[in-house]
Amino acid sequence: MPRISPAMIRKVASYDPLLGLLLPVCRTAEAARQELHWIRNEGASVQRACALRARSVPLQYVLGSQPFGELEILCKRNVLIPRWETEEWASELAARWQTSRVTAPTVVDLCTGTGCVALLLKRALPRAQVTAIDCSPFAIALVTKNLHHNDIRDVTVLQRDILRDDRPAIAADLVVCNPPYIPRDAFVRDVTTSVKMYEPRLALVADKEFYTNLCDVWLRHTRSFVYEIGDISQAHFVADRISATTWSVGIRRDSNGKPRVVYGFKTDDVQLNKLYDGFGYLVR
Ligand SMILES: C[S@@+](CC[C@H](N)C(=O)[O-])C[C@H]1O[C@@H](n2cnc3c(N)ncnc32)[C@H](O)[C@@H]1O
Repeated sequence: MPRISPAMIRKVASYDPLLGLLLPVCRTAEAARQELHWIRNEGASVQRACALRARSVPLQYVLGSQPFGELEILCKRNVLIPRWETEEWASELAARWQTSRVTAPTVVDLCTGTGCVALLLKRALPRAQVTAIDCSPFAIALVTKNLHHNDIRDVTVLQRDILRDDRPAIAADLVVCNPPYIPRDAFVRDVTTSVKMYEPRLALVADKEFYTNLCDVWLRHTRSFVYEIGDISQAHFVADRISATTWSVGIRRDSNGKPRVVYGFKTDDVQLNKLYDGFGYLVR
């Protein structure tokens, strides 16, 4: 990452002082110009927005939203901002279920956060019965706002700690989850200051407990699952832990070539074999 000199800041600030504020956080003049353009387009208080950005507050918290597929997802502090990697697999998954014969699947979105994945699936599959679950009261409040904001109805929203809740799991055709998955040491070492300062640690840091919970709890109640991962070892952990005779397990990479999802379906289910064909590559 090139260092930003005071001379460079003075140079861009001579075109527009707000660019000088944005440059250190955006890192390049081009990115600073792009952000200033977005901030002006949103009609926000431009001075205030640029001052917040200069303090590394994420743009989505400053502007209050983030596009996710065709949805506009409201974003607030204490709830994780949806990422493009999640949007990518969720959109592909929605398109596959749309063309499948299962027109009204039961879907459970664990660790729903803003509700972005649950809402995207509900928009694509209006007859689906969708349940969105999170333990954070901030997330639960925001999912409800996002449902109204996107004019989507009939999504059940539940506040539950899925690692501790001993009520029966919900039977589903599909369980999706983007769990916290950054190990503590990697969080300290690799995560950007902006994320550390402003996004909730509850949404980010965990070891393998959510993948264990998938194998030990949710697998007994679903025909298929799609879980985001941050590392290929998490996919192998799941593949090694579940029955090779009952389940087919695959890994999907994102557009940057990084392993991004571990997914699985009942091997003897003809419909699901077709639905997940080519979603990723099977490892078992
Ligand atoms: C990585 S975020 C994912 C948010 C959203 N699904 C997305 O893709 O943007 C993980 C979410 O898991 C929630 N969470 C953490 N621990 C949980 C638990 N034990 N039970 C339920 N939800 C939990 C956090 O509150 C956070 O909203």
